[in-house]
Amino acid sequence: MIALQGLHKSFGDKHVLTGINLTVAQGESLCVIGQSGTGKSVLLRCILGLERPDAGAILWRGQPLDVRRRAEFMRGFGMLFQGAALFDSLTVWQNVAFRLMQRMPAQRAKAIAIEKLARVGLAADTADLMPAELSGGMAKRAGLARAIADDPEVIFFDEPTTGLDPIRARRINGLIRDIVRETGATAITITHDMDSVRTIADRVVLLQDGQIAWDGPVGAMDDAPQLAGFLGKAGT
Ligand SMILES: Nc1ncnc2c1ncn2[C@@H]1O[C@H](COP(=O)(O)OP(=O)(O)OP(=O)(O)O)[C@@H](O)[C@H]1O
Repeated sequence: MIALQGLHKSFGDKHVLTGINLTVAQGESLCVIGQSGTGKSVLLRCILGLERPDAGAILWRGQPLDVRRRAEFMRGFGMLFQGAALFDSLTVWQNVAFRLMQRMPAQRAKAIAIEKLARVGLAADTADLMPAELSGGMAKRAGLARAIADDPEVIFFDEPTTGLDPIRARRINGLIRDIVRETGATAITITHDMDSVRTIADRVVLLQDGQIAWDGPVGAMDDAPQLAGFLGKAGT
């Protein structure tokens, strides 16, 4: 579904990505892990078209993701941002329905928003609140409802548990796992949180020194010597 071929990205003389080859299959849930500053966000930004790689190709459904196809790709993905990133001046339902309202009447978009809010455990009366009235956990759920509002075929999760206490983090991880499974969406998550990885991922990729240092099923993680240091450090 998405393939990265020989992706390179530098900033000045800082070589962040030095030849990333990665294929993500349809319906797969991939977590990208790595120490701080290893280029996880840069990788995500390259896929989203927010950063232009210096070399290499990004393929989507087997074809290069050029300018023309990117618009179609962008319509088909959802994203849960770090910190939820809701628009302060819009109500919760308007945030969730933001993209839907571009192609359907507001009443219909609101009905879908309320349905998605229910799916993430937020009651209908949350819909008319402003983001400032939500707790951190509720805002994250609203961000998740927005990510799934348009039934995306690919969902990106950027550090989905950042800022949440362990109990709320566990709930969000469970919710993400269930939603990804039931929708059959392809999921790409970047995270430091190994609980997220164990709950959400089918497959794990370790980014290190600009390259993929390990790539395997989540169940093989504990036996991978490449991950030993990382797991120990991340678990503290
Ligand atoms: N626009 C930019 N200009 C210059 N350097 C950048 C830019 N974006 C990222 N970098 C550098 O690229 C490296 C990788 O950054 P990135 O944000 O991808 O790391 P990360 O693995 O996501 O880290 P974290 O887990 O802390 O978010 C860092 O050294 C960062 O300073």
